[in-house]
Amino acid sequence: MKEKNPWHTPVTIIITVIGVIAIVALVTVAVLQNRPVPQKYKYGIVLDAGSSHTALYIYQWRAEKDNNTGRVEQTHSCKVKGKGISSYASEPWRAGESLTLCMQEAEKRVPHKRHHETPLYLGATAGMRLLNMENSSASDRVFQAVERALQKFPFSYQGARILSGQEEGAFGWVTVNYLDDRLTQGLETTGALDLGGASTQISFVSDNYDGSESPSNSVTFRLYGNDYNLYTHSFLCYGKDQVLRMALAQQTQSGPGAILDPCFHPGYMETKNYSVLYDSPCVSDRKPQGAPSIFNHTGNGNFRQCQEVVKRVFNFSSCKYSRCSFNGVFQPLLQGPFGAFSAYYFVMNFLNLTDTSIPLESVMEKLTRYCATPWEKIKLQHPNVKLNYLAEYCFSGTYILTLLTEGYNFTSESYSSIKFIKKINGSDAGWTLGYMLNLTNMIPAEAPDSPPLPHAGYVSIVTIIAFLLFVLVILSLRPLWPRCSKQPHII
Ligand SMILES: Nc1nc2c(ncn2[C@@H]2O[C@H](COP(=O)(O)OP(=O)(O)OP(=O)(O)O)[C@@H](O)[C@H]2O)c(=O)[nH]1
Ligand SMILES: [Ca+2]
Repeated sequence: MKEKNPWHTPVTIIITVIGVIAIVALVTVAVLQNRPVPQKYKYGIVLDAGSSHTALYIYQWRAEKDNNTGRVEQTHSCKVKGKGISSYASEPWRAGESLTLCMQEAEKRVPHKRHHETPLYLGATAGMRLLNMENSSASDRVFQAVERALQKFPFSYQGARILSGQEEGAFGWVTVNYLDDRLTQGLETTGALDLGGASTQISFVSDNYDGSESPSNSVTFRLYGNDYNLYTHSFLCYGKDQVLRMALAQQTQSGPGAILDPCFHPGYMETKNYSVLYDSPCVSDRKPQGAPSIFNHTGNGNFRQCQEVVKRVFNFSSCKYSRCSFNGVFQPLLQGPFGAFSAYYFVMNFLNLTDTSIPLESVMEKLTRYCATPWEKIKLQHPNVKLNYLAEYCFSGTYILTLLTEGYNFTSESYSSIKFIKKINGSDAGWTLGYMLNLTNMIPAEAPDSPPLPHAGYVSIVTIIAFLLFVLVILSLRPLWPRCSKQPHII
């Protein structure tokens, strides 16, 4: 009689089928659930409406990261043609219109499918702060025009507003330290120095400063599980364009009609308009009565004298705190490395002075020689540089060195801890990234839990478990296997 093959019993078949289905299901679910989504990005747009011009920045980050905690990077920037939005006070619609080209570019750069979910922010700084002080309804009209223009685009418009000086300083600091990856690691932070056209900011963490001496200069953050006590101050009117106005205004006091200016090259001569010079709340109170409408602005290129002129725009006479920078503003002891960006970089880069290992004395000697170079020679040496920028580098370089050493109290030694930077890891240094990270809650207060197992590791573990299960099923079926059909050899 033929022996019955137990392999074919219904119980065995059912066990085998269930085992195989379970293994296949386990592997499939594991692989599908934890699979990385194909490279999809989310986007955010920030418009930096500065006093001198507006710039648009597009940021992107991986969409699959939990709570948007993925690394954010700048993918594109667009410089708006023309001046800052505050200069359109008398024809506000042009402020809105000026943004169109950059916004159209953003429409092309951000994938169509993401347009509606892409937040769009506009932050205005010192130019609009000044306009708002001078004429708040004109500032409102500029914002209305800008808002109308931005709402025409398909992005998720989140509003336009003036940042406080404190926000501007603090978000610049966040950007620099985020891009340097200092926050997640809890490393020593970098201070931030931002020089704009109408204001300048200094922000740094100081260990012996708890914020109590001057609370308005204090910002506290909890980021990735670390607490930061930040000192920050924004000096309105101490951006380089407004300081130039203040320096000129001061020099006109000594006699209207002509200025012989040590901050401009020998041979430089321009006829300028008093009403343009005094058209700013930073200088309007100094306008001489009955002055002629124009003046001759002539250069004589002398760094030391220029430094004396620049020093006079600072007030060092009173300080009600334990220590001050200038104008009676509290400043704790400088601490740590610093990143200096925007006009600090434009100017020092042009002057070939970004290398801060060069002793400060040599930097000043170089600037002395540069300022003394005749204007005609400077123009020949830099035929492609815009003349209005070119004319001002001697003044701007002198202002930067004076602000750092006399204003903020950098010494020959601490000067070498400053790095003049434009970008960090591909993204521009400035307040915009920090602003967006804050508004989109992309920097958690607490450090994320230990990072989840990477996809490859997860798949490997599931595969090993599945394989072991499979072996177990096979082994459990072993007693039911058919006996070996081979008969023992009989010799
Ligand atoms: N040399 C040079 N100067 C520049 C350049 N771009 C801007 N500037 C000048 O540098 C100064 C600072 O520029 P920004 O940092 O853009 O200033 P802003 O943001 O408009 O001004 P705030 O509102 O005060 O921050 C202004 O005087 C600008 O005219 C550049 O590419 N080269
Ligand atoms: Ca700025």
